[in-house]
Amino acid sequence: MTPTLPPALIRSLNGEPGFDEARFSAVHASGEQVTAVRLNPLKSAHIFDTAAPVPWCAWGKYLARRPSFTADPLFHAGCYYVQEASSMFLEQVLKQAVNLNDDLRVLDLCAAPGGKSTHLSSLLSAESLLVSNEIIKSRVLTLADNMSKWGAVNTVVTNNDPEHFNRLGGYFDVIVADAPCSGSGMFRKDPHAISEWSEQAIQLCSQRQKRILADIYPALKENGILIYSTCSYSREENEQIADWLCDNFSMETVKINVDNAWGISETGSEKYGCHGYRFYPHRVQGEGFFITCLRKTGEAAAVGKDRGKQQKTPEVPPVIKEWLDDKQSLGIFPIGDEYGAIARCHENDLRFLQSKLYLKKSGVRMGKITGRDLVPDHELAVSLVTSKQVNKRALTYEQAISYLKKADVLPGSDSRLGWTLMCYQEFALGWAKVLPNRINNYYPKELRILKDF
Ligand SMILES: C[S@@+](CC[C@H](N)C(=O)[O-])C[C@H]1O[C@@H](n2cnc3c(N)ncnc32)[C@H](O)[C@@H]1O
Repeated sequence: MTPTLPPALIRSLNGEPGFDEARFSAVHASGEQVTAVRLNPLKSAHIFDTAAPVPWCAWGKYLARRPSFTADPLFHAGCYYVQEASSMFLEQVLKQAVNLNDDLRVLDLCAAPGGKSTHLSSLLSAESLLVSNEIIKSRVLTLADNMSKWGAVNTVVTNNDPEHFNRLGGYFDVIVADAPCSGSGMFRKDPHAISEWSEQAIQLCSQRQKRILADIYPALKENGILIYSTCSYSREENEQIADWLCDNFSMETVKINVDNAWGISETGSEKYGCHGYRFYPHRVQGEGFFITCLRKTGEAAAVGKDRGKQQKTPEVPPVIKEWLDDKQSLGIFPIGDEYGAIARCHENDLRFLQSKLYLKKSGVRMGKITGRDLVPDHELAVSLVTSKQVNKRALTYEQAISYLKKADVLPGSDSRLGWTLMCYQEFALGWAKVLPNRINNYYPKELRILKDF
């Protein structure tokens, strides 16, 4: 059945630059679905080579049809992320608003499940630090898993309310706030969302967006960049939020250059002329999306006092270092009775963040010492810091799926004993322990494939 779009939404959009009621309605009625993925440059698998590129994203690809991602071991290895294409425009904003060669402190405030965070991770330098935050506890686990799979070591995942970040002072060079919204941009993908939409919901979302932004403003440095986005078409959640920011804080708009061929509609906010970028599904190959970029012109509070405080380096069992590829630039730190690794250049930041926030994941969790050995964590398997000396076993497609279902994997004649990375096309899926007559599968139970294909 053709979904009926809310007449109040259509009325509010008539006259907006780029909006065309007939084409907008037709694209929703068509039932057409756009599938896009973003490749992981840290794990460059030869996949989707012939797929059409997403024009505004170096790693974005449109797939002609939606495959079963669950049935693809490379998806589980973190070789790509399935992401709505319009959202990938974040890349253009970041590339134009900041110097990505600088060492940046970046916060992705509303980060789960991790679309923008995995993308930011691919764009930032190794010396930059990404803090991916999600307020909802049940969603932070998925975010942490997705960030682990992506493989970068320079990431911290937090589970905090936006107001907690004002404890840091003006710490961040960039804050991305992909705010919760009324979701009209997702009507084509999820027609059920239409029944949840109302003008009252827009008002509530707008109030919540203002609260979130007011809470996070102190954590931005002077001259820092705020990137605000929603998947809503409503001015109250988009351009009017930009005006509200300029009214209440010291902020100015940042213009982003856009190729006319991309079909993106540029808008201006009523009061301050803030530049906004709208994505309509009848003009772009993607869903509804809005993004704007502002610079903080006002002074920021000093960064909190604990920053950089040197503490006694904890004693680390020497066996741990044998598991790491880069012994020089990685520091090892305790996490309860386990150990983690993070770049040495981020050790002070980690201590600082630990003293202010609830950290769900920091760098790469390496595992736990039992007896004289390390029981390696799954995060270490899918990271890129594991020593090249670690045993590896190449799995066939059937073996890989069996491993990912946490079923038995049969020992091969070539198997060396001990902890082994189970790999598919060179990409690690997780750990197994090879014993003389069997292999113990250590793939995390909560991640295992439950589906039969
Ligand atoms: C649009 S989604 C984020 C999607 C994510 N950025 C991505 O690209 O995968 C908005 C997120 O904001 C979170 N959220 C909800 N209420 C919030 C609040 N009051 N403060 C901060 N985040 C909130 C939601 O749990 C949700 O994960």
